[in-house]
Amino acid sequence: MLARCAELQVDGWNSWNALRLLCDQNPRLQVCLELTEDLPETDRELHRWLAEPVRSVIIPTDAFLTNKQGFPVLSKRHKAFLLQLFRNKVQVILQGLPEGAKETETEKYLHYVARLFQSRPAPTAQEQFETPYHDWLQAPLQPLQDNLESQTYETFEKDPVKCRTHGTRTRQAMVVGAGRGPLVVAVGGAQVKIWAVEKNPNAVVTLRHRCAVEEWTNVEVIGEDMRFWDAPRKADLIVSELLGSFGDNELSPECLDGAGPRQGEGPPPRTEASVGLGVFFLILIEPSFRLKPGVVGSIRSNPSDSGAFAVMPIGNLVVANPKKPTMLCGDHRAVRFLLLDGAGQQKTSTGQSALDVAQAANEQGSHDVVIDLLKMPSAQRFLEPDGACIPSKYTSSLTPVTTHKLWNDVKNYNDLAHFETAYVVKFHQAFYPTSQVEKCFEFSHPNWELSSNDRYAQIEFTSEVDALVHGFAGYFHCELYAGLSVSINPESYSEGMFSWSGRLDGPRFPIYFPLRTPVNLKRGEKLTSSGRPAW
Ligand SMILES: C[S@@+](CC[C@H](N)C(=O)[O-])C[C@H]1O[C@@H](n2cnc3c(N)ncnc32)[C@H](O)[C@@H]1O
Repeated sequence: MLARCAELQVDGWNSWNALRLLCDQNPRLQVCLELTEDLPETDRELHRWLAEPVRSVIIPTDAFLTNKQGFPVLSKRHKAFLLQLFRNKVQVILQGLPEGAKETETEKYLHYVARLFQSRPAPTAQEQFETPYHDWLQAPLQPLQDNLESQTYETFEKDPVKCRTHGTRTRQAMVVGAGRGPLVVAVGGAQVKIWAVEKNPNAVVTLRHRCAVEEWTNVEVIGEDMRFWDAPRKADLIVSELLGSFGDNELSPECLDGAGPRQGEGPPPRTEASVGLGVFFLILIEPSFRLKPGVVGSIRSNPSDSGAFAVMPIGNLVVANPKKPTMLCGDHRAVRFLLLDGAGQQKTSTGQSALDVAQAANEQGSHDVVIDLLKMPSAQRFLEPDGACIPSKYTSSLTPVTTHKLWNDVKNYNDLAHFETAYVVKFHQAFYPTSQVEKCFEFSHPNWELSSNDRYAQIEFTSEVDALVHGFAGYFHCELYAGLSVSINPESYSEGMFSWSGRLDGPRFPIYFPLRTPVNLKRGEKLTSSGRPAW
């Protein structure tokens, strides 16, 4: 479609928008934009085009000015806009010649555009790193459920901001989710006893190796799940890096304080657990539930839930979604699976999924499994009453976003599940119809009162321009300690921090919550988002 950027101004964009909606937002529809003499009044209106699939831009020669030397040049605003369009790889088409000009004069215009293109600064290291991720949907990491790969840790360790040392007066510190050790190094100081707690066996090998090679005499590596490890003494400090792009979407706060939602809070549970409640509850599996080598236990899909969840009937207990034990219903926050040998002695324990334990059981030829329900497993149990946590507080925030490409990528999956998923994304061809970036959920540590981690936020945004909203961009701002913070919130962004993502093999980018049906907003219209953390 040929759209005129200026003359038709708002109408130009509205015509394009109407057409694309008529065509069901078909991704094959693209724009050829004419850059006319008068550009839209506000930058927001102008920049709206940067999120559109503009394939080429026509520049009529009469959009040029003439400089003192008599050469054609573009106005500052035209130039800046064209430079931004270059980032989206547009093709430039020069149109017409001023009256009476010779054909050879075309060269001057061409040279100007070519010089402008070449004048773009070389990409910084951060830009080079980020380019492959532009407008690409990535599933957030699940570092509790999955064991991260070495390459993932490597990217993570490149982050120059995250790994700065923060001085606190500490004698004993726990680095929980230590990975391959960058935060262990940051806590440093031979006078501090450090427990590096990590549940990924591969990362534990690296930690042990570093301990030996780098002579970390004050560090003890603990290859356990932080929620269940019984520390010999309490720590003065708990240091962790468990945040996702939207703050609480990975391991924090639940692994740190264990205070999930109270009963009755949060979305209705999908499957009810009918077991009695207890602080520490052991149930022996029915003899019929015996794991056979080569068979993944008795875990099966729940037909009522399109196979996305699994149920494991054990006595009168139903574990909803064994892949994510924290989703246990009732007051139980987690489940630990213990494998027993023939004599009934514990062989292996894992805080991981029932699926993992079934596989481990098969590998080890174990037979019986004990389900161990813990009410409030957390790292915080072993923090001194006057101890501190780094980070101490984090806040997520939201803003509406126009992102034609990403929305179409989600739509291409052709199912509802992908519209109900959040993605880690380096937004590139995106537009923000409002300057509002509003706070959403906030969590603080330590959480001694175990105040519920359920949250509900209803946020109102006012569009500053006509726009089509394809979802929300989400960020986090995190207070580490004593006024130091790290942030991917555009309002408080930490310069140089480029490895914050749900996936550690990508930069630490914002999160994208797609809307199933994009919302067409007029300038001044309000859009309300409401929601709560998923458990
Ligand atoms: C986001 S990574 C951070 C790694 C490391 N601190 C760094 O900065 O590179 C989180 C780490 O926590 C570990 N982890 C996740 N859940 C855990 C748990 N329940 N107990 C111990 N470690 C856990 C993961 O295996 C992963 O290494």
